Amino acid sequence: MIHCEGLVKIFKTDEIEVVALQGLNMTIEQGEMMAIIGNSGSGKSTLLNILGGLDKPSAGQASVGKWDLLKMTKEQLIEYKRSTVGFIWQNNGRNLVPYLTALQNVELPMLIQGKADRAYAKQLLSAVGLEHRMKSRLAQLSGGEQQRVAIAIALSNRPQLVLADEPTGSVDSATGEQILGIFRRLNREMGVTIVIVTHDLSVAGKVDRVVAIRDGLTSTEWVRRESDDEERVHADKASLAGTDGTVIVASSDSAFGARHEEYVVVDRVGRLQIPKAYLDAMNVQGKAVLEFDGKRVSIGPPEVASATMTSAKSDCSSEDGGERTNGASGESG
Ligand SMILES: Nc1ncnc2c1ncn2[C@@H]1O[C@H](COP(=O)(O)OP(=O)(O)OP(=O)(O)O)[C@@H](O)[C@H]1O
Repeated sequence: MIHCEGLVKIFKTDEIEVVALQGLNMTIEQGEMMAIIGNSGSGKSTLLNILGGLDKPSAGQASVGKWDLLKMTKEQLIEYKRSTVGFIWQNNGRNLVPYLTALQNVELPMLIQGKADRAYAKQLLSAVGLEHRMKSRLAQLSGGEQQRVAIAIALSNRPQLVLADEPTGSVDSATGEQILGIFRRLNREMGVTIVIVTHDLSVAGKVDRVVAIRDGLTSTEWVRRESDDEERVHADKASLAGTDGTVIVASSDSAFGARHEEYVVVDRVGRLQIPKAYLDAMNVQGKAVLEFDGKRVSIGPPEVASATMTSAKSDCSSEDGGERTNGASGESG
């Protein structure tokens, strides 16, 4: 459903240029519920804003369903935002009108689009467990209840895609669980594709797939692995391997426990990101030595004394030739 390739976003201010996305590749299948994680400033919100049609990419490719996000006209963009996508922010203030009731808030975007549908608005509020608070003004609702109204609003245009930026960021953990439960139900029962940007690793543990973004590029993926869901995980692996030029090469214990398998993302031309902690542990700076034994690739610091490095001595004479202490390796295929 979502396909990004070589996606670049550059923010230019008076004197500074920030490259927020540096050629990002990502494919998200229709009906997936997935999370994007990453450090502050890694480009998560930039990506979400581009997918939501709130910001334009500088270069590359980005499409959602039939929509090409780089080539859309103004009219198409309005139509895209009305018909395809729903947005949920951590900050409810952007979604809600405080002096209207919960029901009026959900009806408002329908009215703006000339598609008033009170029955559907009530159905949505029931779906998020607020049937008893429909007539309450927003100011009378708790933060978690307001967030659930925001979810109902995001669904009011019957979107195929819901984008949620830190949806559990300002609620307690019990309410967070409840919100994720609602997402899961909407995803399973209505087939809505859900993309959640989060810092919260407990959110990440409850989705089908987690993609980590580092420095504006996808770096690592975790795909849900459940014993009763083994076949689907294998199908996911197959589709991931072919969809966006991404090849999955490494598997190890998951950061989210036994429920997800971890992969490093390798792009079409063979680039991958090695975690900084590994590079530090290996004392690799700028250059490394790769070895391939027919099945696995090993990487380590340049060894000036080795035959390999002697033949390329002029290239690396200024490199620190520390001893190889460790190696990142991945199984091919
Ligand atoms: N409008 C803007 N103008 C200039 N720079 C921007 C703008 N928006 C984002 N950036 C920069 O782009 C980079 C990526 O920002 P982004 O908000 O996407 O990160 P993030 O991963 O969502 O961070 P956080 O988790 O803190 O929200 C950062 O360096 C940020 O300072």
